[in-house]
Amino acid sequence: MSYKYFEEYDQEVTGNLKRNFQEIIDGVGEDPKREGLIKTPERAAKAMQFLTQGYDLDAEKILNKAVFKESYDEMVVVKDIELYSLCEHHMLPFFGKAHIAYIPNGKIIGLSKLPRVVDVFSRRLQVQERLTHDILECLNKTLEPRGVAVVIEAVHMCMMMRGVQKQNSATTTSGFRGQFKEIETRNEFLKLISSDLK
Ligand SMILES: Nc1nc2c(ncn2[C@@H]2O[C@H](COP(=O)(O)OP(=O)(O)OP(=O)(O)O)[C@@H](O)[C@H]2O)c(=O)[nH]1
Ligand SMILES: [Zn+2]
Repeated sequence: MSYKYFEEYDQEVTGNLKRNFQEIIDGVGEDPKREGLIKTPERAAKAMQFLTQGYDLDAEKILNKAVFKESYDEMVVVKDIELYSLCEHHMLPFFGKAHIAYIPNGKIIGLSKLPRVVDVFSRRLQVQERLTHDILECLNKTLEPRGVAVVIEAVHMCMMMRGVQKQNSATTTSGFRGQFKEIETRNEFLKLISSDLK
């Protein structure tokens, strides 16, 4: 994923967001002209573009750059991929880990592309269920594997800082395609992601 740098921000989008953040600062009763807040609308405008940059990225294109023909047909697991997203209901962060596995069917993928796909879909306004589904379907379509599995464990700031204010609840979502529908294969994956091996 090409991470956004200062000069890459679209000026028009930055300008629009900046005006809106000025209003938010005003709306919460603060003084947008206070020294510490003068540059805040612009910083927040850029931060928001960074956090939603997934809209500008094409996951299939990223994956297709590193698909290799290979006869390996055992399970490949990449676990503990950290993710940061924004819930679409409150635009507050939810974050945690994704675990991905697939069983190749003549094609393998460059390992780094799995975390990149997680970023493409998490850097948007999301719900955890759709994020899980987006990653699963994208890998299924691009790799045409014998099976693919995605598990996401995350905590939601909208349930911690506000609302029900529950600090210790985590949400797990999962999706399975192909051979991972079989209980034995699924259990092997779940066992591998729960091991402490780093
Ligand atoms: N299923 C799902 N729900 C989410 C996710 N992120 C946030 N939510 C929920 O979205 C719901 C929005 O409910 P509303 O009743 O419209 O909003 P609210 O009044 O702010 O709700 P509370 O959070 O209960 O105070 C809440 O239950 C949130 O916990 C997510 O990724 N998946
Ligand atoms: Zn929320």
